Amino acid sequence: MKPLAVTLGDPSGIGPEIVAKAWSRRKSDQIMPFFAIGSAASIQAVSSIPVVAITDPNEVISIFDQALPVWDIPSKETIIPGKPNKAGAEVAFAALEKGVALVKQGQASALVTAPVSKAELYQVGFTFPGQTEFVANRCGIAADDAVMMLAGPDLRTVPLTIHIPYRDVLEQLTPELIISRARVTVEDLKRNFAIPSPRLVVAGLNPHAGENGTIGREEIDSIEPAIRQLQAENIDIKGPFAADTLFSPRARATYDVALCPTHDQALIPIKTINFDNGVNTTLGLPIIRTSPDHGTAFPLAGKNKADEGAMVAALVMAANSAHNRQAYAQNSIDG
Ligand SMILES: NC(=O)C1=CN([C@@H]2O[C@H](COP(=O)(O)OP(=O)(O)OC[C@H]3O[C@@H](n4cnc5c(N)ncnc54)[C@H](O)[C@@H]3O)[C@@H](O)[C@H]2O)C=CC1
Ligand SMILES: NCC(=O)COP(=O)(O)O
Repeated sequence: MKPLAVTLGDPSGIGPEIVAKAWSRRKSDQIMPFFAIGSAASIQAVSSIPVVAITDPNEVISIFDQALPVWDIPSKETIIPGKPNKAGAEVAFAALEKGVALVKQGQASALVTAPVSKAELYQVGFTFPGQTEFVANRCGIAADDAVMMLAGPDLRTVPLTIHIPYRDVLEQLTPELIISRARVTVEDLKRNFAIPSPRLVVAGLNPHAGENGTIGREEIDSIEPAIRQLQAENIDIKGPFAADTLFSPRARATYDVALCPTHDQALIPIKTINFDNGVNTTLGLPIIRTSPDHGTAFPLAGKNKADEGAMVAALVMAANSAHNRQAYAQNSIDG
Protein backbone atom coordinates (compact mmCIF):
# COMPACT_ATOMS: atom_id res chain seq x y z
CA MET A 1 0.00 0.00 0.00
CA LYS A 2 1.08 3.60 -0.58
CA PRO A 3 2.13 5.65 2.46
CA LEU A 4 -0.27 7.83 4.44
CA ALA A 5 -0.27 11.59 3.79
CA VAL A 6 -0.30 13.59 7.03
CA THR A 7 -0.93 17.33 7.02
CA LEU A 8 0.71 19.20 9.91
CA GLY A 9 -2.27 21.52 10.46
CA ASP A 10 -1.57 24.96 11.88
CA PRO A 11 2.24 25.08 12.21
CA SER A 12 1.98 27.12 15.44
CA GLY A 13 -0.30 24.53 17.04
CA ILE A 14 0.57 21.12 18.45
CA GLY A 15 0.30 19.40 15.03
CA PRO A 16 4.06 19.32 14.28
CA GLU A 17 4.83 18.00 17.77
CA ILE A 18 2.27 15.19 17.75
CA VAL A 19 3.27 14.13 14.23
CA ALA A 20 6.94 14.01 15.26
CA LYS A 21 6.05 12.05 18.41
CA ALA A 22 3.88 9.67 16.38
CA TRP A 23 6.83 9.03 14.03
CA SER A 24 8.92 8.13 17.10
CA ARG A 25 6.32 5.46 17.92
CA ARG A 26 6.37 3.96 14.40
CA LYS A 27 7.95 0.69 15.53
CA SER A 28 6.25 0.19 18.92
CA ASP A 29 2.82 0.93 17.43
CA GLN A 30 3.51 -0.65 14.02
CA ILE A 31 2.47 2.53 12.25
CA MET A 32 2.31 2.29 8.51
CA PRO A 33 4.85 4.55 6.69
CA PHE A 34 3.68 8.12 6.34
CA PHE A 35 4.96 11.51 5.24
CA ALA A 36 4.18 14.92 6.64
CA ILE A 37 2.97 17.82 4.51
CA GLY A 38 3.63 21.32 5.81
CA SER A 39 6.46 23.39 7.19
CA ALA A 40 9.55 21.28 7.94
CA ALA A 41 10.79 24.20 10.09
CA SER A 42 7.71 23.87 12.31
CA ILE A 43 8.77 20.33 13.18
CA GLN A 44 12.37 21.37 13.81
CA ALA A 45 11.13 24.14 16.12
CA VAL A 46 9.62 21.60 18.52
CA SER A 47 11.42 18.31 17.94
CA SER A 48 14.90 16.93 17.28
CA ILE A 49 13.77 13.96 15.17
CA PRO A 50 15.51 13.65 11.77
CA VAL A 51 13.48 14.95 8.84
CA VAL A 52 14.16 14.49 5.13
CA ALA A 53 12.54 16.63 2.44
CA ILE A 54 10.75 14.71 -0.31
CA THR A 55 9.03 15.71 -3.52
CA ASP A 56 7.70 12.28 -4.42
CA PRO A 57 5.70 9.99 -2.08
CA ASN A 58 7.49 7.02 -3.66
CA GLU A 59 10.58 8.08 -1.68
CA VAL A 60 8.81 7.53 1.66
CA ILE A 61 9.29 3.79 2.08
CA SER A 62 13.10 3.94 1.88
CA ILE A 63 13.35 6.94 4.25
CA PHE A 64 10.66 6.28 6.89
CA ASP A 65 12.66 3.93 9.07
CA GLN A 66 15.43 6.49 9.59
CA ALA A 67 13.71 9.86 9.30
CA LEU A 68 10.35 11.54 8.92
CA PRO A 69 9.80 12.32 5.22
CA VAL A 70 8.37 15.83 4.79
CA TRP A 71 6.79 17.44 1.76
CA ASP A 72 7.99 20.90 2.71
CA ILE A 73 5.78 23.95 2.37
CA PRO A 74 7.92 26.78 3.78
CA SER A 75 6.26 29.62 5.67
CA LYS A 76 6.77 33.22 4.53
CA GLU A 77 7.29 34.22 8.17
CA THR A 78 9.01 32.58 11.13
CA ILE A 79 6.78 30.10 12.88
CA ILE A 80 6.49 30.60 16.62
CA PRO A 81 4.81 27.77 18.53
CA GLY A 82 1.69 29.05 20.27
CA LYS A 83 1.56 32.26 18.22
CA PRO A 84 -0.49 31.65 15.07
CA ASN A 85 -0.22 34.07 12.17
CA LYS A 86 -1.53 34.46 8.64
CA ALA A 87 1.59 32.96 7.04
CA GLY A 88 1.12 29.81 9.12
CA ALA A 89 -2.56 29.59 8.16
CA GLU A 90 -1.54 29.85 4.50
CA VAL A 91 0.82 26.89 4.99
CA ALA A 92 -1.95 24.90 6.70
CA PHE A 93 -4.35 25.66 3.85
CA ALA A 94 -1.78 24.74 1.17
CA ALA A 95 -0.90 21.51 3.00
CA LEU A 96 -4.55 20.46 3.12
CA GLU A 97 -4.95 21.17 -0.58
CA LYS A 98 -1.80 19.18 -1.40
CA GLY A 99 -2.77 16.30 0.90
CA VAL A 100 -6.19 15.82 -0.67
CA ALA A 101 -4.71 16.05 -4.17
CA LEU A 102 -2.04 13.41 -3.46
CA VAL A 103 -4.57 10.96 -2.01
CA LYS A 104 -7.01 11.54 -4.85
CA GLN A 105 -4.19 10.88 -7.34
CA GLY A 106 -3.48 7.58 -5.59
CA GLN A 107 -0.01 8.68 -4.41
CA ALA A 108 -1.03 8.09 -0.79
CA SER A 109 -3.46 5.56 0.71
CA ALA A 110 -5.27 7.93 3.04
CA LEU A 111 -5.25 11.44 4.43
CA VAL A 112 -4.60 12.20 8.10
CA THR A 113 -5.06 15.83 9.08
CA ALA A 114 -3.57 17.50 12.13
CA PRO A 115 -5.68 20.26 13.65
CA VAL A 116 -6.20 23.65 12.06
CA SER A 117 -7.60 26.81 13.55
CA LYS A 118 -10.78 27.70 11.72
CA ALA A 119 -10.53 31.33 12.84
CA GLU A 120 -6.98 31.60 11.42
CA LEU A 121 -7.94 29.87 8.16
CA TYR A 122 -10.87 32.25 7.65
CA GLN A 123 -8.31 35.09 7.42
CA VAL A 124 -6.61 33.52 4.41
CA GLY A 125 -9.61 32.75 2.22
CA PHE A 126 -10.81 29.42 3.64
CA THR A 127 -14.59 29.45 3.31
CA PHE A 128 -15.58 26.06 4.74
CA PRO A 129 -16.95 25.29 8.24
CA GLY A 130 -14.07 22.85 8.75
CA GLN A 131 -11.69 20.38 7.13
CA THR A 132 -14.56 17.90 6.72
CA GLU A 133 -16.42 20.12 4.28
CA PHE A 134 -13.21 21.23 2.55
CA VAL A 135 -12.11 17.66 1.83
CA ALA A 136 -15.65 16.78 0.70
CA ASN A 137 -15.67 19.73 -1.69
CA ARG A 138 -12.35 18.77 -3.21
CA CYS A 139 -13.66 15.22 -3.66
CA GLY A 140 -16.80 16.50 -5.40
CA ILE A 141 -19.09 15.47 -2.51
CA ALA A 142 -21.84 17.77 -1.18
CA ALA A 143 -21.26 18.89 2.41
CA ASP A 144 -24.46 17.17 3.60
CA ASP A 145 -23.23 13.85 2.18
CA ALA A 146 -19.93 14.01 4.08
CA VAL A 147 -20.48 12.64 7.57
CA MET A 148 -18.29 13.48 10.55
CA MET A 149 -17.83 10.49 12.82
CA LEU A 150 -15.91 10.51 16.09
CA ALA A 151 -14.51 7.13 16.99
CA GLY A 152 -12.62 5.76 19.95
CA PRO A 153 -12.08 2.29 21.39
CA ASP A 154 -15.28 2.61 23.48
CA LEU A 155 -17.67 4.67 21.40
CA ARG A 156 -18.56 6.02 17.96
CA THR A 157 -20.76 9.07 17.49
CA VAL A 158 -22.01 11.11 14.55
CA PRO A 159 -23.06 14.73 15.02
CA LEU A 160 -26.05 15.18 12.69
CA THR A 161 -25.49 18.94 12.66
CA ILE A 162 -21.96 20.23 13.00
CA HIS A 163 -20.49 23.73 13.21
CA ILE A 164 -23.66 25.80 13.40
CA PRO A 165 -25.20 27.92 16.14
CA TYR A 166 -27.83 26.20 18.32
CA ARG A 167 -30.53 28.47 16.96
CA ASP A 168 -29.99 26.94 13.49
CA VAL A 169 -30.16 23.31 14.64
CA LEU A 170 -33.96 23.17 14.66
CA GLU A 171 -34.16 24.17 11.02
CA GLN A 172 -31.33 21.90 9.85
CA LEU A 173 -32.41 18.76 11.70
CA THR A 174 -34.80 17.50 9.03
CA PRO A 175 -35.82 13.88 8.39
CA GLU A 176 -33.96 14.12 5.06
CA LEU A 177 -30.69 15.11 6.77
CA ILE A 178 -31.00 12.32 9.34
CA ILE A 179 -31.81 9.75 6.65
CA SER A 180 -28.92 10.74 4.41
CA ARG A 181 -26.37 10.85 7.25
CA ALA A 182 -27.57 7.48 8.56
CA ARG A 183 -27.29 5.86 5.12
CA VAL A 184 -23.74 7.15 4.65
CA THR A 185 -22.82 6.00 8.15
CA VAL A 186 -24.12 2.48 7.55
CA GLU A 187 -22.30 2.20 4.24
CA ASP A 188 -18.95 3.33 5.61
CA LEU A 189 -19.15 1.30 8.80
CA LYS A 190 -19.33 -1.62 6.41
CA ARG A 191 -16.65 -0.39 3.98
CA ASN A 192 -14.11 1.27 6.32
CA PHE A 193 -14.72 -0.56 9.60
CA ALA A 194 -15.70 -4.03 8.37
CA ILE A 195 -18.89 -4.06 10.46
CA PRO A 196 -21.26 -6.14 8.30
CA SER A 197 -24.55 -5.14 9.99
CA PRO A 198 -24.07 -1.84 11.85
CA ARG A 199 -26.40 -1.10 14.79
CA LEU A 200 -27.42 2.55 14.98
CA VAL A 201 -29.16 4.52 17.71
CA VAL A 202 -30.38 8.10 17.60
CA ALA A 203 -30.26 10.49 20.54
CA GLY A 204 -33.13 12.85 21.17
CA LEU A 205 -32.59 16.57 20.89
CA ASN A 206 -34.75 17.63 23.82
CA PRO A 207 -34.52 16.58 27.48
CA HIS A 208 -35.96 13.06 27.94
CA ALA A 209 -36.16 12.78 24.13
CA GLY A 210 -39.08 15.20 24.23
CA GLU A 211 -41.18 13.24 26.76
CA ASN A 212 -43.89 12.37 24.19
CA GLY A 213 -43.90 15.85 22.73
CA THR A 214 -44.36 17.64 26.04
CA ILE A 215 -40.76 19.00 26.04
CA GLY A 216 -40.37 19.67 22.33
CA ARG A 217 -41.57 18.09 19.10
CA GLU A 218 -38.34 17.50 17.13
CA GLU A 219 -38.35 13.82 18.09
CA ILE A 220 -41.91 13.36 16.77
CA ASP A 221 -41.63 15.61 13.74
CA SER A 222 -38.09 14.84 12.50
CA ILE A 223 -36.35 11.96 14.23
CA GLU A 224 -39.12 9.34 14.39
CA PRO A 225 -40.16 9.68 10.71
CA ALA A 226 -36.48 9.32 9.72
CA ILE A 227 -36.09 6.20 11.86
CA ARG A 228 -39.24 4.64 10.37
CA GLN A 229 -37.96 5.25 6.84
CA LEU A 230 -34.52 3.80 7.65
CA GLN A 231 -36.07 0.76 9.33
CA ALA A 232 -38.14 0.22 6.18
CA GLU A 233 -34.77 0.01 4.35
CA ASN A 234 -33.75 -2.79 6.75
CA ILE A 235 -31.27 -0.58 8.58
CA ASP A 236 -30.83 -1.58 12.22
CA ILE A 237 -31.66 1.74 13.86
CA LYS A 238 -33.48 2.55 17.10
CA GLY A 239 -34.47 5.64 19.04
CA PRO A 240 -34.85 8.44 19.76
CA PHE A 241 -33.33 7.80 23.18
CA ALA A 242 -32.77 10.33 25.94
CA ALA A 243 -29.24 11.60 25.33
CA ASP A 244 -28.37 11.73 29.02
CA THR A 245 -28.34 7.95 29.43
CA LEU A 246 -27.16 6.90 25.98
CA PHE A 247 -23.45 6.82 26.82
CA SER A 248 -23.36 4.65 29.92
CA PRO A 249 -21.29 1.45 29.46
CA ARG A 250 -24.49 -0.65 29.43
CA ALA A 251 -26.11 1.50 26.75
CA ARG A 252 -22.92 1.64 24.65
CA ALA A 253 -22.81 -2.14 24.49
CA THR A 254 -26.06 -2.11 22.47
CA TYR A 255 -24.92 -0.11 19.43
CA ASP A 256 -22.06 0.53 17.00
CA VAL A 257 -22.71 4.23 16.53
CA ALA A 258 -24.89 6.90 18.12
CA LEU A 259 -26.28 9.62 15.87
CA CYS A 260 -26.65 12.85 17.83
CA PRO A 261 -28.63 15.93 16.79
CA THR A 262 -25.94 18.42 17.90
CA HIS A 263 -22.16 18.72 17.75
CA ASP A 264 -21.64 18.74 21.51
CA GLN A 265 -23.95 15.78 22.17
CA ALA A 266 -21.62 13.75 19.95
CA LEU A 267 -18.26 15.20 20.91
CA ILE A 268 -18.57 15.56 24.68
CA PRO A 269 -18.89 11.81 25.36
CA ILE A 270 -16.02 10.93 23.03
CA LYS A 271 -13.72 13.57 24.46
CA THR A 272 -14.67 12.52 27.98
CA ILE A 273 -14.19 8.80 27.44
CA ASN A 274 -11.52 8.59 24.73
CA PHE A 275 -9.79 12.00 24.54
CA ASP A 276 -6.28 10.62 24.09
CA ASN A 277 -7.23 8.07 21.43
CA GLY A 278 -10.29 9.61 19.82
CA VAL A 279 -10.39 10.03 16.06
CA ASN A 280 -12.46 12.24 13.82
CA THR A 281 -13.06 10.58 10.47
CA THR A 282 -15.07 11.68 7.46
CA LEU A 283 -17.48 9.14 6.00
CA GLY A 284 -19.01 9.25 2.54
CA LEU A 285 -15.84 10.23 0.69
CA PRO A 286 -14.08 8.45 -2.16
CA ILE A 287 -10.93 8.72 0.00
CA ILE A 288 -10.16 7.91 3.63
CA ARG A 289 -9.65 10.91 5.93
CA THR A 290 -8.95 10.78 9.66
CA SER A 291 -7.81 13.34 12.22
CA PRO A 292 -7.13 13.41 15.95
CA ASP A 293 -10.27 14.44 17.87
CA HIS A 294 -8.67 17.52 19.46
CA GLY A 295 -7.77 20.99 18.24
CA THR A 296 -4.64 23.13 17.86
CA ALA A 297 -4.13 23.61 21.62
CA PHE A 298 -2.05 26.77 20.99
CA PRO A 299 -1.25 27.35 24.70
CA LEU A 300 0.38 23.91 24.80
CA ALA A 301 2.49 24.29 21.63
CA GLY A 302 6.27 24.30 21.99
CA LYS A 303 6.15 22.98 25.56
CA ASN A 304 6.57 19.28 24.77
CA LYS A 305 3.36 18.57 26.69
CA ALA A 306 1.04 17.50 23.89
CA ASP A 307 -0.16 13.90 24.00
CA GLU A 308 0.25 12.21 20.60
CA GLY A 309 -2.16 9.35 21.35
CA ALA A 310 -5.03 10.67 19.24
CA MET A 311 -2.67 11.26 16.30
CA VAL A 312 -1.34 7.70 16.61
CA ALA A 313 -4.95 6.45 16.71
CA ALA A 314 -5.78 8.52 13.61
CA LEU A 315 -2.82 7.02 11.74
CA VAL A 316 -3.74 3.48 12.73
CA MET A 317 -7.39 4.03 11.84
CA ALA A 318 -6.47 5.53 8.46
CA ALA A 319 -4.33 2.50 7.60
CA ASN A 320 -6.98 0.02 8.81
CA SER A 321 -9.78 1.85 6.99
CA ALA A 322 -7.79 1.92 3.74
CA HIS A 323 -7.11 -1.79 4.11
CA ASN A 324 -10.76 -2.61 4.96
CA ARG A 325 -12.01 -0.56 2.04
CA GLN A 326 -9.72 -2.39 -0.37
CA ALA A 327 -10.91 -5.75 0.97
CA TYR A 328 -14.56 -4.64 0.77
CA ALA A 329 -14.14 -3.58 -2.86
CA GLN A 330 -12.41 -6.87 -3.66
CA ASN A 331 -15.20 -8.90 -2.00
CA SER A 332 -17.82 -6.96 -3.96
CA ILE A 333 -16.00 -7.79 -7.21
CA ASP A 334 -15.59 -11.45 -6.22
CA GLY A 335 -19.32 -11.53 -5.43
N1 LIG B 1 -9.62 18.71 13.70
C1 LIG B 1 -9.43 20.03 13.84
O1 LIG B 1 -8.84 20.64 12.98
C2 LIG B 1 -9.93 20.72 15.07
C3 LIG B 1 -9.61 22.04 15.23
N2 LIG B 1 -10.04 22.71 16.33
C4 LIG B 1 -9.56 24.10 16.44
O2 LIG B 1 -8.63 24.16 17.51
C5 LIG B 1 -8.67 25.45 18.10
C6 LIG B 1 -8.68 25.34 19.60
O3 LIG B 1 -9.88 24.69 20.01
P1 LIG B 1 -10.20 24.24 21.49
O4 LIG B 1 -11.66 24.22 21.63
O5 LIG B 1 -9.39 25.03 22.45
O6 LIG B 1 -9.77 22.71 21.55
P2 LIG B 1 -8.36 22.02 21.78
O7 LIG B 1 -8.60 20.57 21.53
O8 LIG B 1 -7.30 22.67 21.01
O9 LIG B 1 -8.02 22.22 23.33
C7 LIG B 1 -8.94 21.84 24.36
C8 LIG B 1 -8.17 21.41 25.61
O10 LIG B 1 -7.54 20.16 25.39
C9 LIG B 1 -6.13 20.25 25.55
N3 LIG B 1 -5.52 19.41 24.51
C10 LIG B 1 -5.87 19.37 23.20
N4 LIG B 1 -5.11 18.48 22.56
C11 LIG B 1 -4.27 17.95 23.46
C12 LIG B 1 -3.23 16.97 23.38
N5 LIG B 1 -2.93 16.34 22.24
N6 LIG B 1 -2.54 16.69 24.51
C13 LIG B 1 -2.84 17.29 25.66
N7 LIG B 1 -3.82 18.21 25.80
C14 LIG B 1 -4.51 18.53 24.71
C15 LIG B 1 -5.80 21.72 25.38
O11 LIG B 1 -4.60 22.06 26.03
C16 LIG B 1 -7.03 22.37 25.98
O12 LIG B 1 -6.92 22.38 27.38
C17 LIG B 1 -9.89 26.16 17.50
O13 LIG B 1 -9.42 27.11 16.58
C18 LIG B 1 -10.64 25.08 16.76
O14 LIG B 1 -11.21 25.54 15.56
C19 LIG B 1 -10.77 22.13 17.31
C20 LIG B 1 -11.13 20.80 17.20
C21 LIG B 1 -10.73 20.00 16.07
N1 LIG C 1 -15.25 19.80 16.47
C1 LIG C 1 -14.67 19.02 15.45
C2 LIG C 1 -13.82 19.86 14.61
O1 LIG C 1 -13.73 21.03 14.79
C3 LIG C 1 -13.10 19.21 13.51
O2 LIG C 1 -13.68 19.62 12.33
P1 LIG C 1 -13.03 19.30 10.94
O3 LIG C 1 -12.00 20.35 10.73
O4 LIG C 1 -12.47 17.95 10.98
O5 LIG C 1 -14.17 19.44 10.00
